[in-house]
Order: sequence, then structure tokens, then C-alpha cells
Amino acid sequence: MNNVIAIDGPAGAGKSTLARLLARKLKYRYLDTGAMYRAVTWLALRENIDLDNIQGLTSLANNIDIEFSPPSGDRKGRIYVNGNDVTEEIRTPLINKNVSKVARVKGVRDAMVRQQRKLAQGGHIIIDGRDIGTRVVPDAEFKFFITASLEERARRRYTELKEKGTGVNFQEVKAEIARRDKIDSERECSPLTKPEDAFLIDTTGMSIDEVLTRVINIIRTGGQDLNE
Ligand SMILES: Nc1ncnc2c1ncn2[C@@H]1O[C@H](COP(=O)(O)OP(=O)(O)O)[C@@H](O)[C@H]1O
Ligand SMILES: Nc1ccn([C@@H]2O[C@H](COP(=O)(O)OP(=O)(O)O)[C@@H](O)[C@H]2O)c(=O)n1
Repeated sequence: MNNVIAIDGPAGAGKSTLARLLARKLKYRYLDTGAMYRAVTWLALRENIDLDNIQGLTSLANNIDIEFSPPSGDRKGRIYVNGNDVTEEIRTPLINKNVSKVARVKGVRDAMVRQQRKLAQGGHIIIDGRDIGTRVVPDAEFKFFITASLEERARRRYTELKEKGTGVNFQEVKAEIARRDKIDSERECSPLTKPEDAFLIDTTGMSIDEVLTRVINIIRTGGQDLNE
């Protein structure tokens, strides 16, 4: 699929940072699929649906109304669930703790993938998540698998949460990320794996700018990774 870029990888690897910068540079849209699973989790908790209730979660995912409003100027993009602005609330430790449990439900994934494919129509889009290159758009023009050591990913997430004023402890953040990665990579339905035809970028020790430059070079050269 021309003009579609898929970015996958574990938590805190820098996927959404890269996706946002690339979208701005290429004038593409950006679809954050993690935000969609977080949105379903937010609604399930609000409606007191037991997270082991597969049918309840599936039905909720089939009926949820998720809307994105793109960033414009200095204003960040927002996400709405059934009309409620949940942009900040879907990033809390409570959602972090529960999202992978919701995302492993096949019925939830099927509903989200349907919506994601619809949103991808028309191309000119960067999509990030865990199953983008393997399932959502397996024919994407470019696929990237972005990773970094657990220590580095935890450090990045810890710094981010601290800056937002969330009271956190480094070891807890690290354990939480490791736990989520384990569920995401071991689940039955679309587990996190590197698509065979994705460019692998280990961003440990790389600045955001270095990652962006490497990815842009791959895109500009039509798929050559000069750093490999
Ligand atoms: N190459 C990098 N070097 C240092 N910090 C980074 C890098 N890439 C991303 N970050 C920071 O790490 C945090 C997690 O990045 P994010 O893009 O949210 O990861 P993901 O979407 O993969 O979970 C953010 O605070 C971001 O600013
Ligand atoms: N395509 C996707 C995207 C996210 N997810 C799930 O949603 C969670 C949150 O994704 P995210 O991208 O917002 O998480 P971070 O990497 O930003 O911490 C992941 O841990 C997965 O459980 C998924 O299963 N499939």
C-alpha cells in the first residue's frame, strides 16, 4: 500500500515520537493505535466491566465511538470516547496497568483492526502499534520495528511521567513495562513480533534526531538502510 508507513515495537521505544515527527515532515496523518486500546480500557473501567469478561469487552469494543482530532498549530491532537475528551486520562498508571489485558482479547482486536483499516484508507498515513506491519496493513510501503533496551525504555518513560508530575518510582515503571511487553508478546492473537520485512532500529543510545534521520534516509533511498 503506497504512502502507508507501519511502526511497531515495545513500550517506550519511541514509536509515537518518531511517528509524530515523520507525519509532520512528510505531511502524513498519524494514527496512534495504542490510544485506541487505551480508550477501550478507559471505557471498560468506567462501565465496571470485569476485564476477564471476554463477551462484555468484545461488545464494548464493537460499539465504542472513538474520534481523533488532529494537532493544529500549537494545539496537540485529542482523542474522544463517546464524546468525552480522554486524551490525558488514557495515559495514567491505571490504564497502563490494565490495557494489555484488554488488548489480548480477540474480539476487541478484531473491532479495532476494522476501524484502523478504515482510517488507513486513502493512505498518506503513519500508523504505530504492535501488529501494524503484521496484521493491520501487512502491505504497507515501509515497515519499521523500533526497539531499545528495557533499561533505556524504562528510563525514558520514567522521565516522561516525572515531568508530567505523576509520582513514580523507576523500578516500578521498569517492572510495569516488562510485564506489559510479556503479555503483548505472548498473547495468542497478533502478538508483538518484528515483521520479517521491517527495518529494525535499536534506538538505545540514539537521540530522537538520529532516529528520525535514519528513518528518513531509508524512506528517501526507497528502502536502503545505510547504517546496517
Ligand atoms: N531516541 C530517544 N532518545 C531519548 N528519548 C526518547 C527517544 N525517543 C523517544 N524518547 C522519549 O521517550 C518517551 C517514550 O517515547 P514514546 O514515543 O512515547 O514511545 P512509544 O510510543 O514507543 O511507547 C517519550 O517521553 C519520548 O520523548
Ligand atoms: N496495535 C496495538 C497497539 C497497542 N496495543 C496494546 O495497547 C497497549 C498500549 O499501547 P501504547 O502504544 O499506547 O503504549 P506505549 O508503548 O506508548 O506505552 C500495548 O501495551 C498493547 O497491549 C496493541 O495490543 N496493539
